[in-house]
Amino acid sequence: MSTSTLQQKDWSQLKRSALSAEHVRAQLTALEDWVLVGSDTSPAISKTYRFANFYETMAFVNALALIAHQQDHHPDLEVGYNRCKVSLNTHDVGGISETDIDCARRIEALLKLA
Ligand SMILES: C[C@H](O)[C@H](O)[C@H]1CNC2=NC(N)=NC(=O)C2=N1
Repeated sequence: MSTSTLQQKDWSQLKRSALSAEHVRAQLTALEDWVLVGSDTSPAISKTYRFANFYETMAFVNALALIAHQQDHHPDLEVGYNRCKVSLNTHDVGGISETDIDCARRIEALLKLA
């Protein structure tokens, strides 16, 4: 697959590696309320964002969709009326990679622009 104006990354041909839990925790200290969840064999990083209402929640989900497409990295989302739980991991490495940390940073930056 080739990249486009909107898609800036393509992981299909690139090799990534899993980060240690220790490394992930160190990175998360700079990412407010992001936590390491799951098990050793199926970890993820996760944060629950809270909003005033459904419209704001969906605006966040739509903005996040652009990051996911640009970065070719797609979080699992649990969406409610005024909340969205975002979880990230990297399937090819069976764990957390730099891509997950990078996407978490981009999601945080998105809200700081407002
Ligand atoms: C090749 C393809 O783009 C990859 O499988 C991407 C797609 N989106 C993805 N999203 C997430 N969250 N993890 C991945 O490992 C992943 N891989």
